[in-house]
Amino acid sequence: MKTIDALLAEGVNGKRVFVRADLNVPLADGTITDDGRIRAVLPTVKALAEAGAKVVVASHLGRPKGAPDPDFSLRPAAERLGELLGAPVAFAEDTVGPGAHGAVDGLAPGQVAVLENLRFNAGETSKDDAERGEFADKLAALADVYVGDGFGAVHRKHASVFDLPAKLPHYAGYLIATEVGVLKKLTDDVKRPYAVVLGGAKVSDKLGVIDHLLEKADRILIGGGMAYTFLKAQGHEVGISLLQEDQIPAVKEYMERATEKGVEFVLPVDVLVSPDFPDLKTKAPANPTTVAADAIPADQEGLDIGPETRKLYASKLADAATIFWNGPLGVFEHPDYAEGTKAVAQALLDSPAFTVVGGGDSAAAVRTLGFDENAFGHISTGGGASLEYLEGKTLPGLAALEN
Ligand SMILES: Nc1ncnc2c1ncn2[C@@H]1O[C@H](COP(=O)(O)OP(=O)(O)OP(=O)(O)O)[C@@H](O)[C@H]1O
Ligand SMILES: O=C(O)[C@H](O)COP(=O)(O)O
Repeated sequence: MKTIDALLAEGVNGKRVFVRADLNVPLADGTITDDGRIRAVLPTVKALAEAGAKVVVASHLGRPKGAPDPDFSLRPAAERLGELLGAPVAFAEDTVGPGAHGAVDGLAPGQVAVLENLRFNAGETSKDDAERGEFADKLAALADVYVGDGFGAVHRKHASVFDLPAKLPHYAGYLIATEVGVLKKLTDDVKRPYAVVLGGAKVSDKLGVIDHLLEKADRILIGGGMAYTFLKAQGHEVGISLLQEDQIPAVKEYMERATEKGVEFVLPVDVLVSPDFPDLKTKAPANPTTVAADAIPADQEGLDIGPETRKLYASKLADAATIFWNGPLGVFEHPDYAEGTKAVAQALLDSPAFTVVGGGDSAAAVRTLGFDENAFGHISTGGGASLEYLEGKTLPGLAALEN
């Protein structure tokens, strides 16, 4: 994989450099609640701008349905990028149309433009190679060189991640190079005991990784929305909690295999429940009830791990030598459901282990809950991406940079 240092050595003055970033930041009412993913791409954008490139930054945000949707505009991210760079950033109202061409044509060497959300175009995420290729051609018309630096999206076979680099000279940015360097340590030479904590809401994306973790990890702790599919597989009622019904047979098989292999599976023993999902805008008190994990009422939803589980998980992490944590343990955005995530973050800090936190929301949780991000071994900007990397899968966005 050629890195941006090679590109800088070749010279970029006056060249249009397309930077595929992951600016998929959490937003509340149009305001960015955690700008970690924007700060993560700054070294690449700054280095290119300082070397006189015309920097064209592109990203997805959320999951719009292939057409413009103002709720998913990248404008707030572009504004924040400008603040962090301390220089104005042009914002294109579209991704490949006249707005984009106008913004890019107007760049002087050293200036930066951000394109509107890539996913406002059906071609970006299309499963059809030709449709994706057509969209990638339109993106290629905006640049001379490609720099891949959106680590959080490298597991997606999308036009800007996979097809575009094949059409332009391509390089890996600083973020991707750093992420791959650290995650490699967890695949090559992991110090044991190796504990993995899995939570979050993208349950279907993440369950598959357990298959692989059963070959690698010594302990797997399950929390967040993931936990309820496991509890259901054990025969417990989970009420209206997040559930991936079709994965129950797979989950049963994982638990059996864990017993055979001596991998310890740790599930919540108690959870916080409520009949209502909390109001994340007003943060009005949610008044949850603590119940045993095998006694979730039929009309209630599990929204965080309970106090006994917090203690149990801290004890299971205390003597680990390596810890990988992906996915909040509860709906941490609401203070009544943040304690589980806080307890796990604290347990990582208290343990002598090499600690890696992976995931946009997990990283945001660590920061918004007041932890010092520098106290962790590594905070990865990729959730699904870091898990798939650890699975040993070929990630489209990395393969494209290697070719
Ligand atoms: N019990 C639960 N029920 C519903 N949602 C939950 C639960 N526990 C956690 N969550 C939600 O999970 C979300 C984060 O999940 P996600 O899988 O996206 O995490 P991530 O891997 O850190 O991020 P990403 O994959 O986007 O990089 C949070 O918004 C949180 O509110
Ligand atoms: O948040 C993420 O994990 C990345 O930005 C990828 O987003 P996606 O899961 O919507 O593809």
